[in-house]
Amino acid sequence: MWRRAASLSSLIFSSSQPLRDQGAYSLKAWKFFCADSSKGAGYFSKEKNLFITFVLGGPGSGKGTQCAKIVENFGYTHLSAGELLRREIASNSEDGAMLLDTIKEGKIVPSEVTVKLIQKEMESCGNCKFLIDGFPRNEENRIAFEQIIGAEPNNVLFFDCPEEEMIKRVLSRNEGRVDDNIDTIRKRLKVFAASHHPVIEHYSKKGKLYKIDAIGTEDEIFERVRPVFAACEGAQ
Ligand SMILES: Nc1ncnc2c1ncn2[C@@H]1O[C@H](COP(=O)(O)OP(=O)(O)OP(=O)(O)O)[C@@H](O)[C@H]1O
Ligand SMILES: O=c1ccn([C@@H]2O[C@H](COP(=O)(O)O)[C@@H](O)[C@H]2O)c(=O)[nH]1
Ligand SMILES: [Mg+2]
Repeated sequence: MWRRAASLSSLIFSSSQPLRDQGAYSLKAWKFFCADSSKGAGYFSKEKNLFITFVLGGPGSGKGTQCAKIVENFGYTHLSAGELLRREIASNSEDGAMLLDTIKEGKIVPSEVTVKLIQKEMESCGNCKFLIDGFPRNEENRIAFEQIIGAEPNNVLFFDCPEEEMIKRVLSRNEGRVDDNIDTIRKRLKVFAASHHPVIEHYSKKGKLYKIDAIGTEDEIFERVRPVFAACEGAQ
């Protein structure tokens, strides 16, 4: 599928330059780029050949770490919603102060803001295979994504990790994040506990959920993740 998409790009854009280097292109062109009516519904999104995996789990459960391994092994584009928000703050956008305040309090940013940032990245990166990390955090996020993007995830990974282990990992992360302190971690854990169940339940009922035991070494955990993506490659 990926090879086929790459050759389609040269039909749309008469240049040998990689698609991502050609700057922004229209939503219509991106949808065409990802379109492949030969694939049945259920495996790929119905109208587009997008392949979306939501990567969920509490703060410090290892989402970003495992996403890096999936990218390396399976060629996905990794979009961390939290990272997009942090970049937005760093760019001095007009929402910056509100976003910083929300993150410091461990609260959830309004859905429309986050979905628009994700949409912009999806449209401009030239890939059709996405890992969306740390989103959706609640039902409102989930519904907003499906409405604005017009697609559902194909798979959902959920990293299941005990709270004490998540706290330990976040406190030793040392990346200078404003929310990696014990007060904010407690708030983030509370928000996570109060909001993630309906999202997980929704995708579990749809048969899209892969619950991964997040205890073990990074490599051990990746060996639990690998079969989910290997099966998708096989189906392509
Ligand atoms: N299996 C593991 N065992 C021990 N430490 C780990 C493991 N996986 C990740 N870590 C470490 O734990 C910290 C948190 O991991 P990571 O950033 O991947 O979590 P996350 O789920 O993306 O967290 P957040 O939601 O806060 O962004 C990092 O310092 C990472 O190196
Ligand atoms: O969809 C999202 C993702 C993140 N946030 C806010 O950002 C921080 C950090 O997120 P990480 O996934 O841990 O990088 C999170 O606590 C939220 O405040 C959000 O609101 N919506
Ligand atoms: Mg992360």
